[in-house]
Amino acid sequence: MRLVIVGSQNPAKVRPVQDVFGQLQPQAVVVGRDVPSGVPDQPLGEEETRWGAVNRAWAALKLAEAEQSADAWGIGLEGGVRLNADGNGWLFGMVAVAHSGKLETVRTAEMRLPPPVLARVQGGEELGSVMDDLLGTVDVKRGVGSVGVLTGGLADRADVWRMGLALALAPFLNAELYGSEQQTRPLSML
Ligand SMILES: O=P(O)(O)OP(=O)(O)OP(=O)(O)OC[C@H]1O[C@@H](n2cnc3c(O)ncnc32)[C@H](O)[C@@H]1O
Repeated sequence: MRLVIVGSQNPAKVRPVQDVFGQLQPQAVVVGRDVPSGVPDQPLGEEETRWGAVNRAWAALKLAEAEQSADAWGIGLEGGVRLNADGNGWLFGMVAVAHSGKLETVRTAEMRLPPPVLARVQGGEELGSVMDDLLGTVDVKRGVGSVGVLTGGLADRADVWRMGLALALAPFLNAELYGSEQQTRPLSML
């Protein structure tokens, strides 16, 4: 049995992973579990956000391997905000896939944040709370996300994760083509 553990219980993250792995293998079991991200609640910058995703993916893989080792996968999804040199702030995500001692990370598409939102995030607030406060939403980060609200529903947070995860899976789906180019890091390095 394929067991996929997502390092989060946020439905906006678990659902897209269920969609993608369900397409690959309808019998796959995909569940969310809380694991430490090892980074602040609101990661800033690409590296910090990547580490959050990687930490979550390895921790999730360990849980999956502990339950059954035949076909275990760990998925880490981490949302982050980064600043441009021109002062603009961008919302993006990092996807990490860990399987069989191998790791792949991919950065998702991104969206420019409204300046008043960015100012509050730079002041130390979490993006989700700022969005809820400004838009009158409730726990938007667990639903359509900022992406869903700010695009008027043209795309939502789950769409972005689905696409990022599909791209991160490419090396696992084409191991012969990627060969040793696939990112492989021993757990001890992380
Ligand atoms: O339960 P976990 O897995 O921690 O899910 P999360 O949504 O709280 O955590 P993330 O690591 O994905 O995102 C970090 C923060 O960025 C914010 N965030 C990211 N994407 C968002 C979105 O689309 N809408 C609202 N807030 C978002 C939110 O405040 C998060 O606490």
